[in-house]
Amino acid sequence: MVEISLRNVDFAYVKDPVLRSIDLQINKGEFVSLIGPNGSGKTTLLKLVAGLLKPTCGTVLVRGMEPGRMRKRQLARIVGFVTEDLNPIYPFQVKQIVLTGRLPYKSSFFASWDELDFQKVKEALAKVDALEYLDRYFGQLSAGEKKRVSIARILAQDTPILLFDEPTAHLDPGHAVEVLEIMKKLHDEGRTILTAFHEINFAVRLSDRIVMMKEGKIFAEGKAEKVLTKENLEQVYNTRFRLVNDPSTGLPYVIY
Ligand SMILES: Nc1ncnc2c1ncn2[C@@H]1O[C@H](COP(=O)(O)OP(=O)(O)OP(=O)(O)O)[C@@H](O)[C@H]1O
Repeated sequence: MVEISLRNVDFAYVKDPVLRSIDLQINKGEFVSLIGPNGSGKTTLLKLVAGLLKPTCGTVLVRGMEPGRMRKRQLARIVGFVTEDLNPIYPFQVKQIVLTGRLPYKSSFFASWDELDFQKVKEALAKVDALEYLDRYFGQLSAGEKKRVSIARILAQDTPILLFDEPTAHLDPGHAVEVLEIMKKLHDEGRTILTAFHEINFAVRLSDRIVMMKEGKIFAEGKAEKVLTKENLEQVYNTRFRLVNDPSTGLPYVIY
């Protein structure tokens, strides 16, 4: 069953399109990674699926509905989005940030939180090793700590479709591996995952399919072995690459 569908999608912020002729179908339970250089359109594509932007032409559908036209609460029960950087304008505490993940389940914005909400918040923070930040101000955390709290918020939101924009950015190796394991677990639970990665080997490790982007277009897509050729990588990233076989997985390992 197709859960996310982009058909012939163009998108322009101003005049020139930054996404062109995007055709992409993602099935329920699939793990798809977007890779590509800075400015190739990965975040923009995620924002279209999250309903934060509407296509200039073409169609974006999530479970057969246009996310840009869905009611916010309805969409937020289906799609969770870990953005590249969360920048709340108000000095919220970590627990308040993660509680916002529970908003789609409340009858109104002003409904009071119950024990289940607080339990979900604590569980989510514990999963990303961030329970100790519960009462701290979000704005006073390090970039990596903020990233883990952002992921906790999405875990509390508990959606079947998850979008991640650079989920391992700012994270040290230990916490990066922890986040990869959380993503793998979410995938194993049957959730659909669409994520942007700069670390190509993380994409190889987790993905059913890799979508390689260049200048707003899909340059190549498919299994890691097919997409990650030396020719494709060098053409897209404009630098030299070496590819070896990872004996533990049989998959390509990219060195740059
Ligand atoms: N709000 C905006 N207004 C105008 N142009 C924008 C805006 N946001 C992004 N762009 C442009 O759209 C293009 C695609 O940007 P996007 O953020 O989607 O790329 P990306 O692949 O996610 O990049 P990165 O890897 O650096 O995060 C870039 O040329 C960028 O300059």
